[in-house]
Amino acid sequence: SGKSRPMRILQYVQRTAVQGDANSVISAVDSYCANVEWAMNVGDMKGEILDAVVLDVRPRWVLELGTYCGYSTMRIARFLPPGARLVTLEMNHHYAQVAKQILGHAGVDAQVDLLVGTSSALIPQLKKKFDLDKFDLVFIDHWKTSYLPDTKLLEECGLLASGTVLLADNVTCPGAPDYLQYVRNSPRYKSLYFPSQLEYLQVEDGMEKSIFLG
Ligand SMILES: O=C(CSCCNC(=O)c1cc(-c2ccc(F)cc2)cc(O)c1O)c1ccc(O)c(O)c1
Ligand SMILES: [Mg+2]
Repeated sequence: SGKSRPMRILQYVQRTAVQGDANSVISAVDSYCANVEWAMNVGDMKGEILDAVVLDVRPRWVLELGTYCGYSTMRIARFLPPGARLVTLEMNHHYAQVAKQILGHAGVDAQVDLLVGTSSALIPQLKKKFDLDKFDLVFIDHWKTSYLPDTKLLEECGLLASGTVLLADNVTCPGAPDYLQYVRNSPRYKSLYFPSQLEYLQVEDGMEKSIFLG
């Protein structure tokens, strides 16, 4: 049942996870996707790397590119101090609709602004829309071919400042070779690779953490 994979994930969450408990929603998504059907959530292994970066940065403003079902959105939001905000961009209306409901079930929706549209159209509007100077953390997990152009767009829009941390998923699988080459060779970034595995599979993947130097 459930017309789409995101819908089936949502139904499983609604039936098994504790309302208002983000950790139980995260566990429910992981057990469904590990045991029933694979889905492109960052997953628990890479999710622990994401958690560690969020706790280290203690960001006031977070941008996420690629919401999907809201799994990484929840992982980030559950660790944000009151007053901090997470802006997440999703181009697929159906994914966004499901994510909204999953975030609501987890009780983290108050700190999240979920915008539907393409990142290239939305990024230039963010400074004005949220009256913000810069993002403290950017989690990049959308179209792999958009990682590099959108990073350059963030630079051009003045949304990165010295110390801003970029964390990119899937730099090994499916891979983002042009993005990696850029952040590893540009004098404007200090970059570090965190080896891991593709969500729910014994396949190599990893995340790249890149600090913008200004
Ligand atoms: O999918 C999109 C683009 S956003 C999702 C990007 N994320 C990925 O593609 C992504 C992919 C994989 C992965 C996939 C197959 C493998 F064999 C191995 C790995 C893993 C990840 O962790 C990812 O994040 C989209 C589809 C329809 C629309 O209508 C729309 O609007 C958008
Ligand atoms: Mg991913």
